[in-house]
Amino acid sequence: MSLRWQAALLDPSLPGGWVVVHCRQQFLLDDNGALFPRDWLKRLELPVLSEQGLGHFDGQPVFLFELEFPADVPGARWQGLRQFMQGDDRDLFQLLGYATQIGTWASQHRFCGSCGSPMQARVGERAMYCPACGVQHYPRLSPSMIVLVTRGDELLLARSPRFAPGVYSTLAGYVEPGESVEKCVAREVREEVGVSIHAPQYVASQGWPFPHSLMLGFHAEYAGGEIVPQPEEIEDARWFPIDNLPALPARQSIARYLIELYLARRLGRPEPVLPG
Ligand SMILES: NC(=O)C1=CN([C@@H]2O[C@H](COP(=O)(O)OP(=O)(O)OC[C@H]3O[C@@H](n4cnc5c(N)ncnc54)[C@H](O)[C@@H]3O)[C@@H](O)[C@H]2O)C=CC1
Ligand SMILES: [Mg+2]
Ligand SMILES: [Zn+2]
Repeated sequence: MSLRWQAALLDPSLPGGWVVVHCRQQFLLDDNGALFPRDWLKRLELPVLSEQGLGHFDGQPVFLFELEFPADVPGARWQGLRQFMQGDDRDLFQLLGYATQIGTWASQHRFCGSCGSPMQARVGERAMYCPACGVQHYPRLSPSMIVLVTRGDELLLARSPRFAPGVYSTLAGYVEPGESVEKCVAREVREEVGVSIHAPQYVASQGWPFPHSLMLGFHAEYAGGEIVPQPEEIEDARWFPIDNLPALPARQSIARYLIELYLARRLGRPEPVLPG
């Protein structure tokens, strides 16, 4: 858990504090970082769709400007959330991941999906409310499972066409309505690589802001079947021996954690710590 970053409800009508500026999974950045003095940035009249109070970073209040388009600000540039993830400052990534999810949700709920009226931010709660018909929306979270499938000293890892060249990862997928997470694990493994597994064991979870997933991490032992990669979704999938693994996902990801944890237990090494 981050000690420097704490989410909180802050009233955007209060002056002062810091602001992060988000648009389409990118943040404004200058030589001082991604936090800007809020009152100064307000004077630039940016195309702000929504302003939200996010919480405290190093004890200071932090707000969010969610922009309609990535406007030019003199002396500043835009940087993607993934690059912040790969940077050194994990607490900042936690703040920006939260800001991404709140900003995306706020900008996508400006109008009521039931009656089309403008929505209002609720006071005292992180929610958007339709005064015309009473519909209320909370920040969107999509439960997703992620699973490391193993067969003794072998790990089943797969590549999506979206991955960086050479990188293989654990299998992941969104939970469907009416489905338990355990059922989802078995279904996704069957769909994506065609193999069956024994009962999956829950390991750990991670909030994942690409775009709004709650990753529920599992380990499962292989039960049967040959690998058949799902067309379009899975470019390649293989059994990798633990002493000959391919390039792995980012250190901050639960995918990497599930792999490192299995290796640590199998090889009697110290267990890794899940970031976030
Ligand atoms: N933190 C980590 O270590 C990792 C996180 N992930 C995350 O897991 C999530 C699911 O992984 P995928 O293999 O992409 O899922 P997936 O295997 O279910 O396939 C993605 C497709 O599912 C559909 N879909 C169903 N429900 C959806 C929803 N609520 N939101 C968006 N699309 C939905 C879309 O057509 C989408 O293209 C993604 O958010 C991904 O970023 C994936 C791998 C590693
Ligand atoms: Mg998938
Ligand atoms: Zn409405």
